[in-house]
Amino acid sequence: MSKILVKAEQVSVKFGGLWAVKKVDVDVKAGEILGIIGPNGAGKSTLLNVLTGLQRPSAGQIQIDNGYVSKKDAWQMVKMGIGRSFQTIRLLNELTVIENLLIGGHLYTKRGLLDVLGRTVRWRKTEQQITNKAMELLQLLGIGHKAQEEISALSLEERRRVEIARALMTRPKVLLLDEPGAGFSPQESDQLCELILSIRNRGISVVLVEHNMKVIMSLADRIIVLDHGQKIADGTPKEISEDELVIRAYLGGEDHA
Ligand SMILES: Nc1ncnc2c1ncn2[C@@H]1O[C@H](COP(=O)(O)OP(=O)(O)OP(=O)(O)O)[C@@H](O)[C@H]1O
Repeated sequence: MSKILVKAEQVSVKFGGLWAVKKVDVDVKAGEILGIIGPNGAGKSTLLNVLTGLQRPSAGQIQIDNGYVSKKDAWQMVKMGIGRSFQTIRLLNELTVIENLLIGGHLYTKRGLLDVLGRTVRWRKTEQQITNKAMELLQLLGIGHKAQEEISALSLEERRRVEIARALMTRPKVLLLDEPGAGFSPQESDQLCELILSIRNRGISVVLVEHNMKVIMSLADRIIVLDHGQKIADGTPKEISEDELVIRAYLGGEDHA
């Protein structure tokens, strides 16, 4: 059986009188692509926020590699191997693509202030390694040729690729993607699927929130379904697509193509 990298137990988030997430259990296993689906407002982004330390749960526990982390901040979660992209792109528009990635990469350097101020040989070597890593990831994401362009000059699809590359700079074991294909054409969605598979093939688990059912159904090993903050189903894409409750709550009513 695959190792469980992230385990959320009975996690709840309450905003005022609203349970955005209510008593949800989630396991993320090594090497899997886990899909999270549900209607608008079902609690998907809030759950990702909890799993990445951006939102403290009102109740429940989260473990990473068997250690409890419910009170850790987002940057501590990044250091523990949890990376993410956002529904609303969060890049620095006035910086170049490579500069945006270098910011993520510096989280992993062990160089001290003296190294930075003195620009020591050790510092320069580290800088070179980070730059090489950034270029390798940009190539993987198919945007190596855009490295020196400002973010503001890129298309939506290219920006989303940069966001994923930046998340990969922190060397995550688990990468959480919040609607990475929003606004994509069918062709761009196909390319996104290939990209996510190539990330998983590098040994990184992927948690994917996505409304595009073609993307989710073709990629996910397992899917959990949220509705009104609660988990109403957890299974393979086939099981989910045949689940009466899921069809009623989500698949039956809207166009998710
Ligand atoms: N910071 C907040 N303060 C108050 N209410 C919030 C906050 N964030 C989210 N909510 C509410 O919590 C519920 C779940 O929101 P969330 O964004 O997690 O849903 P979602 O499934 O990601 O939706 P969508 O598919 O539209 O992105 C919604 O009713 C939302 O309005």
